[in-house]
Amino acid sequence: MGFLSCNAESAIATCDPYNWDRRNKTKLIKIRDFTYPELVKATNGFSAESFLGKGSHGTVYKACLDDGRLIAAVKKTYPNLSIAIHSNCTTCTTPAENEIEILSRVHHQRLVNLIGSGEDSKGRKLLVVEYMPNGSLYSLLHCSSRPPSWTRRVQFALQIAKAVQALHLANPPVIHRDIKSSNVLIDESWNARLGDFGLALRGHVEDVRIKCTPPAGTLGYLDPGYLAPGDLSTKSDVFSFGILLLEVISGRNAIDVNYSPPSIVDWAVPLIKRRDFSAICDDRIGSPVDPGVMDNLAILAARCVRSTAEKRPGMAEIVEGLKIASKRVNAPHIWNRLRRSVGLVEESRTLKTVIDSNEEVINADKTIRGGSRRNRKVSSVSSVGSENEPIQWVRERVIRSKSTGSFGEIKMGRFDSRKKAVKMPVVKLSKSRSMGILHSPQLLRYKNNIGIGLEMKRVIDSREVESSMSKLLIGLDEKSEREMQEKPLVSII
Ligand SMILES: Nc1ncnc2c1ncn2[C@@H]1O[C@H](COP(=O)(O)OP(=O)(O)OP(=O)(O)O)[C@@H](O)[C@H]1O
Repeated sequence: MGFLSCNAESAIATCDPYNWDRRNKTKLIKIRDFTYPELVKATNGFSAESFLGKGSHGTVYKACLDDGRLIAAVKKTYPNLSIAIHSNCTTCTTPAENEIEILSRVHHQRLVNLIGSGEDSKGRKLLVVEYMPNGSLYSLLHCSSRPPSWTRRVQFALQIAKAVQALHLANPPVIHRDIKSSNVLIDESWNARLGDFGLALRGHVEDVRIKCTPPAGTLGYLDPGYLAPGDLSTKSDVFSFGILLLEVISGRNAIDVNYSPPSIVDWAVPLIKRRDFSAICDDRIGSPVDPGVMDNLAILAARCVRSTAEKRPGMAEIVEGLKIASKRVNAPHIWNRLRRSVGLVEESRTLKTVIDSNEEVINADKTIRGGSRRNRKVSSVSSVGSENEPIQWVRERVIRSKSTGSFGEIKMGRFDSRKKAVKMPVVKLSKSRSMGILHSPQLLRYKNNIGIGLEMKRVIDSREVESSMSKLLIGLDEKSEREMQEKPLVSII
């Protein structure tokens, strides 16, 4: 395949295989056409009562369609907004058109799926998507008086990981480019769904469509290695997912001037490297009952935000890692008992080895900054409570990051105590400093055969424990891994 030029219209036909190669064309999902009057009626004339929220691309309204039988969300894009996403570099498309193009080809239970589209009198596209009644993950984490429990957080993380995995497995793959907590919406059954495909790109990395589209994303979530179109890969989504995971673990914003350092990567990764997991866990809910859950999540997140894209795990590995965390968080007492039974043989010795190899990574990356319990936060969070008792807390609000495409600039601001926006300098779309991480999973070795009581058998199948435990040992040295596989891990009495 040749890439002669991405400026001439004619080049599109020859360079972009999805414009002409029938074999690669994914089946279009049937989406409905809505008339503009229909959408006006359904949203009560786009009234304030129907207003759900606004983003950098437009406003969103609740719509009652089909005589109230279908509740949906209608996205109305701001006028004159276009982004440089096309197989031809000179042509722009609107986020809505881009979203229709992508979502009419992918459908998944963990995505905010497209129902249909409409057009206003000026020819601007309106999107009709599934309605998510429980807000965004951003608002649950940062604005709710009852922050989600660990079980919920792990469930959300796993569901979004599955959504991203499905996108990356599509043919051609879809790279979302804007994974962040405000783009994770919660449906009526409290499942997390990934939405907002305004910046998404569909194609293989070698396709002209990808090669000619300028970098875009949200400050704080953006892969620091994604500086030019050619740098984009599915691993950029992995980086953003890692930021999301750190946000889920800590309950802090991706960029938050109330912390030192303000970047979540610069703050969390040094603490994770020191295995100071409790320092990054959201102090409003405290540590999970099974401390292994934090180990799993934190190390996984740190691996996702490694500075070298190739060293980041793929979404399949992330999904597997989160499945283990999910099992542990749902049955903490079993896991704690299992841990006590197997013992942490040679932990201090192996830990030293891990720390030594971590040091190598630290030296190689050379960019570790900040991150200690002392500089955990610049300002304090007023109260801490368990998830069972409703708590109130006040945080200094930080305006959340907005997506930025080729519009280039992004604004950051801070609210003062009177909740008035204090204008901060407009910063160019720059990279958040990130650094790599070592891989330091908890190293477990088991002693001969382990006795586990009948009551445990009732709750969890032995083979399930076995497979989960062996997956836990990702990163274990080869010899120990072989031993693990040779001996039965669990013997049920
Ligand atoms: N399908 C939906 N169902 C219910 N509410 C929605 C839906 N889609 C969006 N919203 C609400 O509208 C708000 C704006 O959404 P939108 O996707 O336009 O922007 P954003 O993701 O918040 O920000 P940005 O445009 O910077 O990415 C969301 O925060 C959410 O509260």
